[in-house]
Amino acid sequence: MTALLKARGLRKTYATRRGGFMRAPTRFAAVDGVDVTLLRGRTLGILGESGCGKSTLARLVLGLAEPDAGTVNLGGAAMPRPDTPEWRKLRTRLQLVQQDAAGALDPRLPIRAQVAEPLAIHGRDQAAADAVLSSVGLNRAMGARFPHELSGGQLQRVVIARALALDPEILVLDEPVSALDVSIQAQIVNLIADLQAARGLAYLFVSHDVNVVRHVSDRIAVMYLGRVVEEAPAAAFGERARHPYTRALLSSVPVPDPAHRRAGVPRIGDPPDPSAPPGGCRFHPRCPHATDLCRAEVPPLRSLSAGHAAACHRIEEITKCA
Ligand SMILES: Nc1ncnc2c1ncn2[C@@H]1O[C@H](COP(=O)(O)OP(=O)(O)OP(=O)(O)O)[C@@H](O)[C@H]1O
Repeated sequence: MTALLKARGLRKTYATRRGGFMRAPTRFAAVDGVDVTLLRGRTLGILGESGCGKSTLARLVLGLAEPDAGTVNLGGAAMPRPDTPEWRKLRTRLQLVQQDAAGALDPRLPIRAQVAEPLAIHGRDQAAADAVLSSVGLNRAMGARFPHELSGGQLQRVVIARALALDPEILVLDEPVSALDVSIQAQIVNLIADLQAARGLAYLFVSHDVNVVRHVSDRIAVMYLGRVVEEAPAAAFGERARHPYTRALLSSVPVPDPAHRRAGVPRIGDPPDPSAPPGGCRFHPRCPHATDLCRAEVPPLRSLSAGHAAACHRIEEITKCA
């Protein structure tokens, strides 16, 4: 199957906020050498804790941020620089759905007008707004309402409708259900799946929530401090996950305390500071299997079996073969 989007070796650095007066600013890599391949009708899930670089990766894939290194290729064309006419044209094929639906909408405009806006900007028939609103389960009467008259789930439907208005090929969904009540999350996740099936969309689905990512994804890449530590078919997650970090994430899922589960934080060691990643394997300070080699050398992401890769020096010793 040919890829709709291929990103290779993406790297993005930021200045640390801890520089302080008279100190030379230092930089850290929020995303450090990440590849992304998106296929028509398929979902790549990006899973990881807060601060691991998921949103930065999403912005790089959308061309909203310029990488320090690496390339994004969309249907054979290189991603143009942000805010150029070429970029705006290409961006119609690639849309973002964010977590903060209320913040993404204009409180002063009825929702139909907001869904019609991208159509107007690109000189397309604004009548398409009604059809796209209907495809996310919102009728004409709903289209006349203002954002403050809608529930959180309805607002997220509007944001999805607006992202779909220009009939894109790819949606980047950044924590699209994290702000919603659990009961509403399932409805929106199902809607997202139905829209993919109906339109053949490719999804990059970013979330800290293991259950949600496993439910929606065909493949899952687990990120830790800017790097992918494991990538595998979603079906291989669970028993067949190999990396100690993935296993820790999975073991943190069914816990009695829902606040803990929500945060998606594995119960191993302290969460790291993304702006000061440790040397060697970045996971080594929290890893029960770490050795001197792990402290000294970065483990490459290497293939373990067909479609399954992980970055761990000791993976063969510490896990059974998948
Ligand atoms: N524009 C920026 N300038 C400086 N640092 C940034 C910027 N954007 C993100 N960062 C830092 O980069 C790191 C990765 O952030 P990012 O938002 O990509 O992670 P994330 O996994 O999406 O986390 P979250 O779920 O909390 O948003 C964090 O330490 C964050 O503070």
